[in-house]
Amino acid sequence: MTDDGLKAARDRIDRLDEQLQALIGERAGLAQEIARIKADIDGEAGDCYRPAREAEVLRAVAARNRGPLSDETVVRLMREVMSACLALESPLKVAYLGPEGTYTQAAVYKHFGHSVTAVPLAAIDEIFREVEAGNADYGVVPVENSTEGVVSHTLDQLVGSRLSIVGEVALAVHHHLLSHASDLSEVKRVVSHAQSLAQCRKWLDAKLPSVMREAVASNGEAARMVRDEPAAAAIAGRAASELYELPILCANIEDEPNNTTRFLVLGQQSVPATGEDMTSILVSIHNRPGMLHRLLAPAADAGVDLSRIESRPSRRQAWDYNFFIDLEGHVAEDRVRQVIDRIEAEAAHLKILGSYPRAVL
Ligand SMILES: O=C(O)C(=O)C[C@]1(C(=O)O)C=C[C@@H](O)C=C1
Repeated sequence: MTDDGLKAARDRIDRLDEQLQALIGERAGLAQEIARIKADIDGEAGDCYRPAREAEVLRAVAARNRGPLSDETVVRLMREVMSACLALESPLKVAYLGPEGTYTQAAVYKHFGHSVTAVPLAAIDEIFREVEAGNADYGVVPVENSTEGVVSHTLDQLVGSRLSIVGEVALAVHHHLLSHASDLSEVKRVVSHAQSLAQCRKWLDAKLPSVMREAVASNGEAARMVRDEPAAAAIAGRAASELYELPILCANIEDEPNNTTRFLVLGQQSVPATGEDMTSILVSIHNRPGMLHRLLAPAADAGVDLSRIESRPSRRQAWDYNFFIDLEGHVAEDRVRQVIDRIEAEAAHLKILGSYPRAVL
């Protein structure tokens, strides 16, 4: 291309940037106006963050996309614009399972954008407590991994909590081996969270068969531990590599390339229907013959999809179980409400944990 061609293309980019900037500014002004309207309607107690509206905006962005940027990319950019607009309305504090550099932190930013204050906490129950106490506006906790199954601490905390699930985040998880070692042969110890070690078991067996594996509280913690120890390596994500300035010695070492972790967003509000929602309920039953069938039949009869059912011992009595059930749809929809009413009639106890928009990309 000639110099003239390059200059002409850059001139056009400059003009577009000007327009984009003006439009983003105008959009931010409208968000401020919305904040004033919300304050008039709801008073001080009003919640500026609207998960249903955000999901609708982002789904529309993906549906409109004609490339060349991917749907993920345009959604990410728009999420950041909305995040900045929301921060003008009311800055959010989001508690998550830390330390910094964990996948849960990545889930916070994927869901809320980077204009929130993300607060790392050491344990899942602390996140529930901080949000319940109003010290954080929302909490983000892992709930299940596509290769390793559920995060039982999160399910157990949901039993006694008065928080609602207001959203979900699905994150493709890529594990990297982070270390200052210049070669795999120098690595004498691998540190990570037990789940991440398990998710890379085959790779570790093949490449580092006789190297000691040590499970610690989180991937971020593992990265922090090994940053001054060249003979050690951590398994963690890109965020931890950047945060602790640890080079990626081997990338994408997970055994299952479609490894995804699902996170829940916890809050105090109830979220209106968007047309693509999920409802999570907790059901306890007395273990009688045919009970599980009676519990599931209402959903099958009504054609409501059950996307997940997970059982946990209730800890009230031996062989008494809590079931965590995810139904497609929103509790405001008649067909979902009717299924829940029928399940409730069979159950010893039923609690609606939340109806919330399905994760957007
Ligand atoms: O529509 C609203 O309620 C807004 O506050 C605007 C906006 C946005 O930027 O689009 C910002 C924050 C909300 O969480 C949802 C959407």
